[in-house]
Amino acid sequence: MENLLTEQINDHLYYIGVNDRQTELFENMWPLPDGVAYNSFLMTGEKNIIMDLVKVNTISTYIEKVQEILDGGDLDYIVIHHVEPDHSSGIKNILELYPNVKIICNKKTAPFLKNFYNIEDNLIIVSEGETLELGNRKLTFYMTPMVHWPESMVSYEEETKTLFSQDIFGGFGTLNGAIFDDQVRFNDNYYSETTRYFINIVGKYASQALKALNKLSELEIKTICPVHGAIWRTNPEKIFNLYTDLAKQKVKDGVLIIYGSMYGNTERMAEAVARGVAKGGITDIKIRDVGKTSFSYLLAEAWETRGVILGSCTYNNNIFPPMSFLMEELKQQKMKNNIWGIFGSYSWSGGALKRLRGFVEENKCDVLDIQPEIQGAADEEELRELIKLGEEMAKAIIAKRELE
Ligand SMILES: Cc1cc2nc3c(=O)[nH]c(=O)nc-3n(C[C@H](O)[C@H](O)[C@H](O)COP(=O)(O)O)c2cc1C
Repeated sequence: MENLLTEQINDHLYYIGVNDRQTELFENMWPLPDGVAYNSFLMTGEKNIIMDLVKVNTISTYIEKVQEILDGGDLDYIVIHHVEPDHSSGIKNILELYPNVKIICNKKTAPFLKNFYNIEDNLIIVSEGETLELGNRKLTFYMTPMVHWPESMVSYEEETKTLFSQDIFGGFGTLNGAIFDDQVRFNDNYYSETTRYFINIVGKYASQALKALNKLSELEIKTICPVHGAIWRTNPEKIFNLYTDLAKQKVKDGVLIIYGSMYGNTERMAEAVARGVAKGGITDIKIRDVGKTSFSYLLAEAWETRGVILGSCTYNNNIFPPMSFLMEELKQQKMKNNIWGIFGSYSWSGGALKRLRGFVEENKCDVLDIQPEIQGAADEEELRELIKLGEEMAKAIIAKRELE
């Protein structure tokens, strides 16, 4: 058989994943400038086994790939490592073609299959550490709860030391012809889309992710097959270490200033703060407009940057609405390694700084004492205060670096 649509991974494993370049927002929220791949794998032998499916919008492309490998044969098993619809919503179409297929999942998955797809028959329930013999292939299952759904699990094939890791080790970005880590320029083309994927999708569950990574570190892994992003057959340690650093929220010594401004006064304040940061000796400084930059990128940058300064104008006795939304999302991230700064602007009653103070207090943030609140356009004295905020941030970052 010639693989025209699919890719061979080893003598009994095939890549049958698909690219999605049409969906603009992952989970209808997170931008996909480079699209996304829904990876799926077909293991052949005495039994034919599929590892995870794809989103229903790509199902016709997917079925062609399944049929290329099965070549008229039957499908015996589908492993559902995680029910999120980007890996399962094509299941009805597959069951129509292969009605006798058995579905391997865990006990938390079963009610989800019933809820989403009214599927309750032909299930094989596996539990932590269990090994299933599927014809001449063997798979062992490990639970990875809340990375990032409650029923998430992975499976491991001892014979080839292959880990089917579901969303763990995944990233945004389609696979453009090349699917393996040694065929792509990961650092140039996938690194930032992988970190953004982790931070946006898995970051909220970083402590559970660390537990899962600790568990998986006990396995000897030669190949990692995640459900998004490249297949790691040459340097699986690279993605393992990257995910571990991300789960620990390793930060770099820079400052991210995010401002909310309608008519430019608060933006001018952000510029003054940045000048203070630069004067204080920090070279990595970014200024972002909360109204223009997707929160997806802002969360990713905040996760990786030691100093985060939020500044906002007041809007209808409250904070500028895009900043309010960002604060809600930042709260979910439960970030522990940042130093925070805040400043606010207003014209009559105020409100923005009060909300920012509420945010840093509620989230027990390590926040700088200097918190300027400025009416209208900043005058000279107020500009000095803003520069001082930047300088204090730089000082705090340098002090932290010296402690570590
Ligand atoms: C639609 C709108 C609503 C506002 N609501 C308030 C408010 O409730 N309380 C207040 O003190 N200032 C309010 N302001 C004033 C702004 O917060 C203030 O002018 C601030 O300096 C604007 O900063 P900017 O130039 O960065 O947009 C409002 C301004 C606009 C345009």
